[in-house]
Amino acid sequence: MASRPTSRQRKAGHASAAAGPKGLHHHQQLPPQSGSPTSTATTSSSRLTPELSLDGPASPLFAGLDEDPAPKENVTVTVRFRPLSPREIRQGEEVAWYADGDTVVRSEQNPSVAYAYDRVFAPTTTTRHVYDVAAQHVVSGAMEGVNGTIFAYGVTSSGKTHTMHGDQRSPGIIPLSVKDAFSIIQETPNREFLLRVSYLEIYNEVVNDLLNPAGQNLRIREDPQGTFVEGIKEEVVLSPAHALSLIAAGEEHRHVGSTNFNLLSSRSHTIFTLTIESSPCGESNEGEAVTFSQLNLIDLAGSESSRAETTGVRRKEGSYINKSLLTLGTVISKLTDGKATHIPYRDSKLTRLLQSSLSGQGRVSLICTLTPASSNSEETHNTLKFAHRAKCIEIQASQNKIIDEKSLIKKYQTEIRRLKEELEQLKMGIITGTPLKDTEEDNIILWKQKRMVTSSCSLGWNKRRKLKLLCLQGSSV
Ligand SMILES: Nc1ncnc2c1ncn2[C@@H]1O[C@H](COP(=O)(O)OP(=O)(O)OP(=O)(O)O)[C@@H](O)[C@H]1O
Repeated sequence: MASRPTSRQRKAGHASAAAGPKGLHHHQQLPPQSGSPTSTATTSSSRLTPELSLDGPASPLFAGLDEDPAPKENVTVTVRFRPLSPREIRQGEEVAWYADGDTVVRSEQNPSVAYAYDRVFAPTTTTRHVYDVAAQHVVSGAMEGVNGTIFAYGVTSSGKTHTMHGDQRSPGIIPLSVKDAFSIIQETPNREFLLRVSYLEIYNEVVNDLLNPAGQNLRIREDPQGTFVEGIKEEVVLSPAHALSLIAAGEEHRHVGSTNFNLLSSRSHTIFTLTIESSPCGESNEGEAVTFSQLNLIDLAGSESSRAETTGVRRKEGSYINKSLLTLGTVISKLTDGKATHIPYRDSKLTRLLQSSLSGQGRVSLICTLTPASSNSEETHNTLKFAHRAKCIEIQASQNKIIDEKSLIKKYQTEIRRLKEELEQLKMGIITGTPLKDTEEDNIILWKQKRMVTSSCSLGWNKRRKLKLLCLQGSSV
């Protein structure tokens, strides 16, 4: 989704060698496989026609941190097989597609049909390993001010929710990203961070706020910085546990239902957004721009074949899901064919919200989940072709900076400074009687910050104590 600085804003084969994330070079050409579709893989330009491109001049609000534009990269595309399920094994299903080494997926029936990706994860691969290869670089980039989007795509019951959310035993990309973000904060003593989250679902083409049950049917709006969801609730998060509890609460509101293929099938697309602001520590850096970025973690509903459901609510849901995924496929095709004059972002809520990411703003990692089962062979082939096209999208991983005073972290820093001065005056008995200033929209958040500051002062902490530490320790203050 679009970057913006203000408050607008679920649910094991082959062995894989373990090369770390450094093994990925986003700009590298994939090794072609002779006689296979990979031999036709070229990195065609996804640059839009000038009038459609969002790569125009930086908005007044943002400016690239680097003097030189960031080099072009490609979307990181990985593919993850799940094992055949007990049901598939009982039904005598065979393996139709398999991981041929670390980067190639090959058809069992026709070995000359093969596709190459940045990485192929065999059914025994852990989600932690998937995270290290496919997500960690996006999360660390986001902590440095580069927008990031990670999404799981695949047919129903292929393992998207298992990959993005996971469970207690095997946490998914979302909880791993949240934990990593806070670890990065702790390892970056020279910067102050402010993190906030929002969580939405797109159900039957309606946008609902998962953090606020009253926030139903929200509108998608546009401004010069891109698209945004009007009135969505954002919560400042103080610890990994705090963020994870919000996700768990949001999951309670997500539309999930039982289908022929999955007892707990996601009936909506969800987007969990972590908004990150940071600035250098120290009073001498007060005039410096704040680094601002958004990390979107997306669990798509799965495409469904007509045999999935035949009646009622599930069929209606399935048709909305398929339509929006079809639009996503069309948008990606048009972005990569190099000749399109119109990209139909507006044809679905999903593509509208992903417009900034898909049109090249920030890092994107696509994790395609696959079942090896022969009964799904055709759908799996479609997923492989989709992933192959997505690889050709070019992106530019440049840093965002907020160059005005709209930054929330700046607001808090100013407020903290003012409150500390006021406290000093109180201590000295020379209080002037200036009333505390509250802005209506940020009342509660500011109250939290004030409470933290007041507590920190009463504990005798140093002036200009790091906001980061306040945030990390806030829940226990
Ligand atoms: N890599 C994996 N290892 C082991 N089990 C897996 C794996 N991926 C998925 N599963 C299991 O397969 C089943 C379906 O997975 P999941 O619900 O994640 O699919 P999905 O793609 O999100 O489906 P839908 O689109 O219907 O929501 C679950 O029981 C899940 O635990």
